[in-house]
Formats: sequence, C-alpha cells, structure tokens
Amino acid sequence: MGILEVKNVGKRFGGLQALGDVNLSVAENTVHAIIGPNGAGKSTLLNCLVGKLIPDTGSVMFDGQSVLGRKPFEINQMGISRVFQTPEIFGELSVMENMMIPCFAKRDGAFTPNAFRDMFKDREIVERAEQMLEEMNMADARDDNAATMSRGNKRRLEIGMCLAQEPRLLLLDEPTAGMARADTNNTIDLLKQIKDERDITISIIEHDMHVVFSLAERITVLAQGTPLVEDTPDNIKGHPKVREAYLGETQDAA
Ligand SMILES: Nc1ncnc2c1ncn2[C@@H]1O[C@H](COP(=O)(O)OP(=O)(O)OP(=O)(O)O)[C@@H](O)[C@H]1O
Repeated sequence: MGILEVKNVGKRFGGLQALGDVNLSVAENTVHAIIGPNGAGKSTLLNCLVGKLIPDTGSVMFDGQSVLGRKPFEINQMGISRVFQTPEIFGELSVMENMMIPCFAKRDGAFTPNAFRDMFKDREIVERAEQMLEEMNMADARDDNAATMSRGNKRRLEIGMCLAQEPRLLLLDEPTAGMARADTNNTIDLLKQIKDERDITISIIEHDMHVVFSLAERITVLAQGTPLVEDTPDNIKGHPKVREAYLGETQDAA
C-alpha cells in the first residue's frame, strides 16, 4: 500500500465533472508525477489532497489516515506540505526571517505575529533556521531581502521552508512554471538532492516534460478528470494513449 491512497475520488463544479473517478497510489520514498493536458484536473486533485477542496465522492488516505474533513493546517501537521505555483514567501522579510517562520510553526504548532518581537533571541529556532539555510545552500543569502531573489532562489527558499516542517509527502504544483532554463535546472538538481538525502515522498504536477522525466519514477497521466495510464517514465514516453491525450492523435497514427 502507498503512503498516499486516493480511491474513487470525484469532484464536480456545477455542471462540470472536474474529476471523474480517480484512483492513485503513491509509493513511499518515490517521486510520482501527475501530468496531463490543460484542464485535466491536476490542480483540483492536489487541492483535494491538502484540504482546499472536499471531493464529492471517494477517499484520500495518507499513511493509513483519512485526510478528508481535516483543515489544511491539520493535514500539514499530518506530514503533507505543498509548494504552490507562485512562491509563497514573505517578500518584505529577510531570507533568514522567512526560514524561521516554519521552524516556529513546527515547534509550537503555529506561528503568531508576536513571535516576531524577540525571534532572534530564540536560540533553538535560530539554529534550526541556520541549519536549514545551510542545507538549502542559502547561508550566504541569509540577510538578503527575499523579494530581491531570482525566481529559482525564491523557489529554493520556499522548498526549504516546507522541508523545515519535516514533511513525509511534499506536493509540488508546477515548481518550475515561468522559470528560465538555468533556474529550472537548478530546481531539478535541488529536488534530486532532496530525494537522495531524505526519507521523503514527492508528488509533482508539471507541464515541463524535461522536469518530469528528470525526476519521476512513476507517472500518472490524467485526462478529462480520469487517470489514463500509470507507468514508468520509459513506458510513458511515446505511449499512444498519452500522445492522443496531448496531441489529439489517434492511436493508429502514433
Ligand atoms: N473552482 C472552480 N470552479 C469551477 N470550475 C473549476 C474550478 N477549479 C477548476 N475548475 C475547472 O475544472 C477543470 C479542471 O481544472 P484544473 O485546474 O484542476 O485542471 P489542471 O489539469 O490543473 O489544468 P492546468 O494544467 O491548466 O493547470 C477545468 O475545466 C477548470 O476550468
């Protein structure tokens, strides 16, 4: 059984069936990509995993426990962290201050604005945040204003902020969207390093096939709200059904 088990999940928006009958099993300590054409239901599925949407039907189990009915912060505390398409960092704060926020949240269960007053006097938090910046190769940027960083480094910081919460499942929603090729390649290298160095499961939604094939061990192809195929990257490449879903080609032509 996978660390994440999605069974018969359906989600309708008015007259639109965004997810039909989704079954997905993500094995522990693997990188599992979910790909599919625009409007296939990828983000809707991700939102159902983190409590932002409640499916109409089906079940979502993480490590044997249901996530349905739990609030996003509760699901986060269960060990699921999500990186959004647009980096969710605090641009007006320094890199170090940004990193301290999830360290507080992890230790104290929440981050309250009061914590800002004397945050640098809290040695435990300072040391943990410094350690995370080291691990992210960001120690030199410690005092930089987060807003001034490149898109790739903002993403690096945000992924580090997720990892500070010690998640067991990291969900990435198009982590390289809008990035220049150099930043994309840096993000691929960072995710490879995270995968090699940690006990962590990564599930990634991504349009950039270079990113998908560089990282994924399993790929699920979603089309019109339903999984079309699930297989290894080698088998997904050139799969007639996948070409059909993306390019509108018939199987005979593929
Ligand atoms: N809140 C909503 N209300 C109504 N319709 C929605 C809502 N969210 C998504 N949809 C619709 O559900 C379908 C699936 O959308 P979703 O964003 O999950 O697809 P996606 O695969 O993530 O697409 P993309 O690759 O373009 O981001 C689309 O037709 C979309 O317009």
